[in-house]
Amino acid sequence: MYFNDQKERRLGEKLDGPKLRKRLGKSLEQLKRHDPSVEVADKPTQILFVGNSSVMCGVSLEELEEIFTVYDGNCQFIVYPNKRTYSFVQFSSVEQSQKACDELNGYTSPVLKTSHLPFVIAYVENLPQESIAPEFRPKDLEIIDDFVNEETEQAILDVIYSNPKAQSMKHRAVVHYGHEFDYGSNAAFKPTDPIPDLFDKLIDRFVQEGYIKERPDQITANIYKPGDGIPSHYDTHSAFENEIISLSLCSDVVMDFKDGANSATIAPVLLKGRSLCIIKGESRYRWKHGIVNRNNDVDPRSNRVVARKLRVSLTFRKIRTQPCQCSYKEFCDWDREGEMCIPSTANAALKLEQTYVADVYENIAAHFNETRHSNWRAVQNFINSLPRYSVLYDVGCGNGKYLAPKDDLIKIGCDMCMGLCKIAAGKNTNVIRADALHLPFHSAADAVICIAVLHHMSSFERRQIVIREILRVLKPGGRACLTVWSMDQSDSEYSNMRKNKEESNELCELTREAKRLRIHDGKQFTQQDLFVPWVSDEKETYLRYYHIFRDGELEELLGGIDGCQLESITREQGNYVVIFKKIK
Ligand SMILES: O=C(O)CCC(=O)C(=O)O
Ligand SMILES: [Fe+2]
Ligand SMILES: [Zn+2]
Repeated sequence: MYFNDQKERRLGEKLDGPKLRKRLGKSLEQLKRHDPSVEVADKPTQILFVGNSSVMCGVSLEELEEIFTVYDGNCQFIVYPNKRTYSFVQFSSVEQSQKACDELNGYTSPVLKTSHLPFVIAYVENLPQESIAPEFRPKDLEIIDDFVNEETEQAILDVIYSNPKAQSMKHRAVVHYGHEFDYGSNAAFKPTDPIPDLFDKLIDRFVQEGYIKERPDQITANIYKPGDGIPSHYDTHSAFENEIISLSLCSDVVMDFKDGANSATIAPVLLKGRSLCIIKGESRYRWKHGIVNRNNDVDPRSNRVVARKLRVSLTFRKIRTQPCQCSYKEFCDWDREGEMCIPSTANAALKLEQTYVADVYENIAAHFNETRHSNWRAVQNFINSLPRYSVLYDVGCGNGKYLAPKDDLIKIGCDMCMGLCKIAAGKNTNVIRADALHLPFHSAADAVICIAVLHHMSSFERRQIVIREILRVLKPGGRACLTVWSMDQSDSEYSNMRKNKEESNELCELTREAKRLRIHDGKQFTQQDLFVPWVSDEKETYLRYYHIFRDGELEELLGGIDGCQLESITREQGNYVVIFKKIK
């Protein structure tokens, strides 16, 4: 429909008479359908309904501002990200709205870069009722609107601006009080300007009103120009106590909270000017927070576009002096005797796999089963190549997807997960509950498959034991087919998703210590040992330990084992498929 219009209209042209009335009529019909609460006025009012002015018509908020602020520098815009073809502009006086209406009604402004449609304008009595959708928030996050009044807001701003030390960072300007956080080392503090009296009074209120127990001793003022943001980050556990309070001033802004266990889960939260945001518990220890660099936000509750103005925030934190004892240890940078690190002892490796492999599979077995149907091409080819009546062991058979099909092979599987054994046995297969390091078989196999198992072994020694066990149960001359996850995901169907732009310059990020096991965020692998989240049907997140293989690593592993002859290593969908033979 817009194509015809584009041909008809020329920029700077003004439509009037019956044509304009007809267009306006159509636009007002849409208004009636989508926003029946809005009443069209029969005489001039301060609020203009502006048809053909939405994002859907290719008109940006910036263009609207350029066109309408000529009549009133303080006019307010109500615009929508989609679904509407119109916007609303509210003026300070009827005179101003009348002048804008007279000059712009039916006019195709040359300011418009994409749209060539004339604005069709009507006076309305009221703005649409905000349909407030419930906002999804991370657990333990608290927002208190109108925590300070406008007078206090101004007084706080005066204090901040009186500080000559506003050091300029790439985007934001930052001023510290009490102690200075050293972004370079991520954890060191040095004393700096004392906390001003006015801020101390705010802290009194935080304590009195029960938002915090202990007084913060470190305050950061962030000054954001419209368009500025702050990268998604954790406020480091080891650096600060639990409660973190952010007081927003001047502009509204949307802060995005990202689930640390599943970065695809984002909760946008509107922080209004003069509101308090208390980040504690799960919302502080498990979720990252950040503000995207952009000029306007979409209010997650009303779906309206909110233009950003200059925003000032005060973040109140207490410096931690004792070890962090949060229950979110996967996200905690405090070293707890190496529990979340690459294991350095045999016992630690066993414990890690028990918690982050065995227990997890018991919990997710049913859901895991629902997602495991298709077979790897290379594995299927390997099975198809076996002579009739060959004995095939499936080490870590999971839900039994390779055991179930009836063929001329004698197949026995094992898995250490009871839930998966039950599911596999339910498919009329032979299954034994056993782990890959202690195979319950004699050396009777013509072939072994071991699919997506070895990457759950958390030490080189344990990976070697699995290979030795496979060789032990093979007849001389028998062959094994084994798959593991590969660092290189370029041939994976998810490769585009995984290559998402790296989050720029993550701030106060968990320690970058190489030994630390971090949570895979679905992007490219940046370390070999990590946790991969599994989100269950009930939206519970479980972390599974993985060792991701780099190029050449399987050759090294197999090369060090007597009686093992490497036949081939191929790649399939981000995995290595290796075939080897027992030669003695
Ligand atoms: O501006 C804000 O509200 C948050 C600032 C922040 O997250 C920080 O300084 O760590
Ligand atoms: Fe923060
Ligand atoms: Zn912690």
